[in-house]
Amino acid sequence: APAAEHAGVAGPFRQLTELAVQRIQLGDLVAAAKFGTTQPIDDPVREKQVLDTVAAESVRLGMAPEPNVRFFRAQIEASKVVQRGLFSRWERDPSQRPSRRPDLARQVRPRLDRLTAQLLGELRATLEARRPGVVCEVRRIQAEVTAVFVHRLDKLHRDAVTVSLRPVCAA
Ligand SMILES: O=C(O)C(=O)C[C@]1(C(=O)O)C=C[C@@H](O)C=C1
Repeated sequence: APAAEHAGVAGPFRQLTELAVQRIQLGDLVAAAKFGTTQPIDDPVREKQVLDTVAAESVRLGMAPEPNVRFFRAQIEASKVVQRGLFSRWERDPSQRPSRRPDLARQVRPRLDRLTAQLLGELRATLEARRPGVVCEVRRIQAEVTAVFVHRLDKLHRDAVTVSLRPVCAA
């Protein structure tokens, strides 16, 4: 959508929102990796690892770590919304269960780690636009509505996007 970008129609949070949606969609793979195993949805050790990396990388990039850690807490919460929703969907309807179980550590978490780096870059690129205020909030909602439409997200994933974008205007 370079044309839309040039016209400024997509708004400043198009890429940030796109990455948040990609992270939410990886939640489907995380759920598929865990479903039917003893691996719980909540993994506090991994969460701490993710958030410690975010804090350290933020400092390295010259950004205040706290707002970025808060942003990633929301990304993690959004992933859990998806995982819990899919677990209950799959418990109710076995025909929807995933046919393959991806390897969490080898296949899924490395992709989450790449997204962490990309998201941090986008948080940095949007620092000015994310200054709290009504202008930011309107743009955030605009980006959310656009992403829901573009990706044809179902109710579960729409709810997750809402959770993930809540702390956008807090730079
Ligand atoms: O890596 C996992 O096990 C995930 O479920 C992903 C994730 C995350 O969003 O980073 C979400 C919930 C867990 O508590 C830990 C991390």
